[in-house]
Order: sequence, then C-alpha cells, then structure tokens
Amino acid sequence: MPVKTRKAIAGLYAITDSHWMPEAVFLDKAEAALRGGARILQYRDKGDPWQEHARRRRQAGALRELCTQYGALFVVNDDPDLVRAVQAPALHVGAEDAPLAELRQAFGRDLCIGVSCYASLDKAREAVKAGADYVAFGAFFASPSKPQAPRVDLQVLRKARAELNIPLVAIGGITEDNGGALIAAGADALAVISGVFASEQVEAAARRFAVLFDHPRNIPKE
Ligand SMILES: Cc1ncc(COP(=O)(O)OP(=O)(O)O)c(N)n1
Ligand SMILES: Cc1ncsc1CCOP(=O)(O)O
Ligand SMILES: [Mg+2]
Repeated sequence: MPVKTRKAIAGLYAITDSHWMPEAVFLDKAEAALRGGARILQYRDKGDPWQEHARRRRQAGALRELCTQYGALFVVNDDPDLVRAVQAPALHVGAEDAPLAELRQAFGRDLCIGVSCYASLDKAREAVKAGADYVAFGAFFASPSKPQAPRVDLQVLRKARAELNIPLVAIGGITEDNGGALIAAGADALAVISGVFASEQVEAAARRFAVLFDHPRNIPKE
C-alpha cells in the first residue's frame, strides 16, 4: 500500500452501524459525519453477507462514492468479497476474520489493511511483521455498540506508541470527553460509532471529535 494512504490513518474514524443508521437515514448520516470532518469511514454491517448481499453492496458502493467526494478513506469491515465488489481501498479484520497473510496474497500491497489487536502488543507486533497498514486497540471504555468487548488499559496504547512505527487506532466507548486522553497516549485515529451516529446532530458531533486532534482536552496528568 502506498505510504500516502498510510498517512491517511489519522483523525476521526467513523464507523457505521445499522442500529443508529436505519436505511432511510443511512447515507444522510454518513455524509453528515464526513461534513463534520471524519477522515476515515468504515462500513460495518453485521448482517448476513449472503442474505443481505444486495443491500450491503448498495450501501458500500454509495459510501465509497461519498468518501471519494470528501477525500476520506473508505474501509470495509470483515468482508473481502465486498472489498472486491465495490473496489474499496481498505479492509479491517479482527480475530474472527480472514488472516492477514492470506489477504496480502489475494490482494497484494495496494489494499490498505487494518488489524484488531484488542489488548495485545504481541498481536500488534505480528500484524506489523505480516504487513498491516494500521493496528487497532480497544475497547478502552464501555462500548454501547459492543458491550461484550473486553476492556483495555491506556498503558497498552502508550507502549505501542513507544515501540511501533505504524498508525495506531483506538476504539470502544470513545466520547469527546475521553478522546483527548487517547490522543495523548498515542492514538493517531479515534474509531467511533455511537459517539457520532447516536447523535441527533451527527455533523456537529463529528466536528467535536475532529477538533480534538487540533485541541486535545481533558488529558489526565500522569
Ligand atoms: C477500527 C476498528 N477497530 C476494531 C474493530 C473491531 O474488529 P473485530 O474485532 O473484527 O470486530 P467486528 O467489528 O468485526 O465486530 C473494527 N471493526 N474497526
Ligand atoms: C467494533 C468495536 N470493537 C471494539 S468496541 C467496538 C464498538 C465501538 O463502538 P462505540 O464507539 O459505540 O463504543
Ligand atoms: Mg471483524
């Protein structure tokens, strides 16, 4: 993947969710997040890829177009077939998804691939060796969108920052009040679902996250 795209892993990383974004408002909310300053947008739809193929293809295709329009990076969660179908530039995978080595064989270097590492620096080291373009840690706080996600200490992010020369993404229960601490600990991007899309005013919510990168606040003292 070109170095240029790696640099794109920075700022607000908004992630879609069918609960907060039913079809009637899906694209409007996604566009509002981009207007508010989201630099990365992930299509995360946990519906059945076979049964819901047509809707997923339609929504992902539309998001890809929107991201091009706004100069944001479009990421597909979990699904390499959907990446191919809409020619997405990026894919995010976790422990239950296709292995990175297999994906690199299938897609080559051009696809941007992000990998979930949860609380594990070892997983992150492995992912870097296997050619990940970014690694994600979390959940750092209680997540309304994935309540069962195990919690991760901020120290993991500090250690990763000190050791790894790769973009770091933080996820899980991130709000405009706790996001500054994650940026201070070394996160290049904040991945957010409910903090952006549960809001009645998605554009304004996204903007409040985006400005955290220029003016971080609520940073705890060591
Ligand atoms: C940016 C980002 N980080 C982490 C995840 C979680 O991925 P995963 O563990 O595969 O879980 P699901 O999202 O697939 O439920 C993510 N999607 N994006
Ligand atoms: C997909 C995922 N992985 C860990 S937490 C999470 C959901 C994040 O959503 P929210 O920003 O609403 O906590
Ligand atoms: Mg996954």
